[in-house]
Amino acid sequence: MDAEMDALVQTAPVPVARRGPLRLKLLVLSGEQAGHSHVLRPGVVRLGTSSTCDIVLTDRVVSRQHLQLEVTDERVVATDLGSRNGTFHEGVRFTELEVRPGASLTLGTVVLKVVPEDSRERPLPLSSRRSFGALVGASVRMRELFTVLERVAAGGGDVLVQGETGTGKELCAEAIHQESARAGGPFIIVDIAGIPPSLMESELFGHVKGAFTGAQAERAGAFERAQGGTVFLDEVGELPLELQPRLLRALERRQVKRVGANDYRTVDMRVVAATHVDLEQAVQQGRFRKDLYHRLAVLKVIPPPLRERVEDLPLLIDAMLERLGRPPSALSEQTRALLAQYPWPGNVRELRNVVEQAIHLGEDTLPPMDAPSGSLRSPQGALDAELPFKEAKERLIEVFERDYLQGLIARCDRNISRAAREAGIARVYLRKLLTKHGMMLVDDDDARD
Ligand SMILES: Nc1ncnc2c1ncn2[C@@H]1O[C@H](COP(=O)(O)OP(=O)(O)OP(=O)(O)O)[C@@H](O)[C@H]1O
Repeated sequence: MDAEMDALVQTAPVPVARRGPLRLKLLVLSGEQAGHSHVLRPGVVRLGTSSTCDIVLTDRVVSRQHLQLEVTDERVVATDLGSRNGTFHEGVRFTELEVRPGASLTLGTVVLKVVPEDSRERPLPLSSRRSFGALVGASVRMRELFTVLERVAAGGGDVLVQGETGTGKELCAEAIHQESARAGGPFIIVDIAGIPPSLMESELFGHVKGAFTGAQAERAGAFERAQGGTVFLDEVGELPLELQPRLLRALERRQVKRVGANDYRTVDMRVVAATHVDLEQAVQQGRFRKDLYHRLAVLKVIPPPLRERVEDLPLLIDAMLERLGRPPSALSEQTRALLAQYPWPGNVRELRNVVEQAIHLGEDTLPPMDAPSGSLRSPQGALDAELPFKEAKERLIEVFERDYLQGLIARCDRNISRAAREAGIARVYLRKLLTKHGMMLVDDDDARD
């Protein structure tokens, strides 16, 4: 894989866990300095348009002294220096925040990403789109995805889309097809998990008349039917081991043989495969061929889970309402606030179901979503038994704090005094916790207390 494509596949979040001194760098993803990167040395690093800053950003929306990063071996703390347009993390304006590897910070319209210094990730310019095909999103994670999709679609190679259920893998595949030179050709969907094993080979490769009982006529398989277009292999991890060499041959030589036939036929098609399981793990467990995995994973696209881009919720909800022929006001602010704190294990599909239920049956039919539910982002989910005890404990507490605070501030209508009373903690301690998690909204307490 060349360096360009190597950079393309690095869209997964960087794990929080770390050992040894923290060494990070800052990638500039948008704005006039897009493409630059800066290593963060221990000490104080100032960012702004002033020439006295350590990192000078020339965009008009950035203040002269905009943001300060306090870098130590253990952590990086970002402090907004009273900038005019503010600094944001995951769509929330903050004054002070501990910055984790993988985090994106937005200064006005400039997006910066913090990654480990040894990361091979290079600044990937952010797409300016707010949608790609039927995919909707304006978060940094989605704009990164759109950049990858734009390049991948134009490139013409086979693609692996790997992501959790409901994150839009099929929409990615469709968009890749629609934005490619093959858009005029067919888009053939094969749901591998839904085909009985006995019919799988014929479904993919076709059969000749009389090849098996019931094969009354000759039939072209999915690869042949996709001639000039794209085949979408959904849940490719479910492909039986004995058929995997045949898929590999189709990918490598563009040749398929119908069941019962003697000769191979050459096909002109592109394959986009999707999986919600970790195929690398399937390889280790002997359920998926290593050579096939490597062939498929040359170009990998990773749609992010919804919980990592909650700032897209309003946009997604409005797009869903529009499709239902309803205005944005069809869903109350109160319900929107509740939806914003839910971690969405079923991702956008689950969101769509909830929005449809609210519209068709009424918002009062929605299940309670205000408590940090054990099934959603459970402590077990945050538990990494391979971490040192102290780090594992800290991580668990962080997840709990974040979930608890999200529920609390929504329940108390963002009124800090009320929230402190309900939680039974001092206002000043609550403020500190909110700041730590980047939830402090500027002036929200004084205006409402
Ligand atoms: N970014 C998005 N913008 C708008 N709608 C989306 C987005 N992502 C997913 N959806 C919607 O969510 C639903 C599920 O999408 P899709 O079938 O593409 O997900 P998937 O990852 O292929 O799911 P699965 O793994 O279950 O097959 C669809 O209704 C789709 O329209």
